[in-house]
Amino acid sequence: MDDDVFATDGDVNAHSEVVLQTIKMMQHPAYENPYEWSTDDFEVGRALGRGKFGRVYLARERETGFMVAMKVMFKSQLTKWHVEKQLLREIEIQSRLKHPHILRLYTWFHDDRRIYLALELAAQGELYKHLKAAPKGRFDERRSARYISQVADALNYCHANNVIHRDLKPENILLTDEDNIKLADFGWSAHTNSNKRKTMCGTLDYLPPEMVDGKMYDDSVDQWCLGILCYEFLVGNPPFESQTTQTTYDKIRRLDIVYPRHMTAGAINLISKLLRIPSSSRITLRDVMNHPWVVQMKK
Ligand SMILES: Nc1ncnc2c1ncn2[C@@H]1O[C@H](COP(=O)(O)OP(=O)(O)OP(=O)(O)O)[C@@H](O)[C@H]1O
Repeated sequence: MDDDVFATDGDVNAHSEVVLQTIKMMQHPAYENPYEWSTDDFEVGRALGRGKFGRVYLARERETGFMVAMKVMFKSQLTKWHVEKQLLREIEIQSRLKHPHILRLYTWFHDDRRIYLALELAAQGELYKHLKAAPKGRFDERRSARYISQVADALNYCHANNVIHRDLKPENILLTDEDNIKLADFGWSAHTNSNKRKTMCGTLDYLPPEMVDGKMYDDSVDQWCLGILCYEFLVGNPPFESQTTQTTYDKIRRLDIVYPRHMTAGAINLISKLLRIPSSSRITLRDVMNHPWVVQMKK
């Protein structure tokens, strides 16, 4: 007898819940129709966290019971810090990116004083917190490779849609209850268009050499950051971290990197193929997903 034909009770329950949820969602007036969302549509619960410009709350859509993370920002704060345009760009970019490893922005609305973003829920929060809490402050190879593969997949999708993330780091990655990655924070991301860009942004430890030197750069900056991320997962801190900005910059330019003894040849091989100068010699995101170390670790 084929076991797969007979689902367990748990499977049946889970399946009927999904069906019910889908029916509820299809019956919602917003389904495939223009709809003016407002705070009245949501029941707001506990705070999930606090950002630079506001707070994030657990929220439940009243009609369907669908859970979201509601990010609430004060317009006065956004104006004070001159980030209105940056936020609008973030909204525009994040609402059109639809990928299993990119945090969805379902909808947004505003009232006199606030802007509300209804975001996909990633209940385990920032990956950074999990990295710090892991034994020795680092992830094992299996976990690292799985996350790196998911981030590479998300970035590959971004690049195919002419978006560079530019600010990859464990603080900008969220985790779901199923232990899956959701790439978030598109505040610094940019449309690639045809021109290479020259804006300096991102976190110091993750800055690619071409950005340190204020040179033109392209979407391969994200591959560099993926290399730094992989190192940080496996070691617990980024490779060029130093006491002063100048020392960090010098180390980045010289590719002055130390691989601790516990690292395996496969991991070092992948990282060294991502942390390359010139940027055109960096391994592609597809090749990251197919890299022997990643494939072997995911088995
Ligand atoms: N979609 C989400 N699901 C679950 N928790 C979230 C979600 N988004 C944010 N959080 C939690 O709320 C905290 C604040 O998020 P927020 O994006 O506002 O902060 P931030 O990283 O400082 O971003 P920004 O730089 O845009 O202010 C996060 O650290 C995280 O713990």
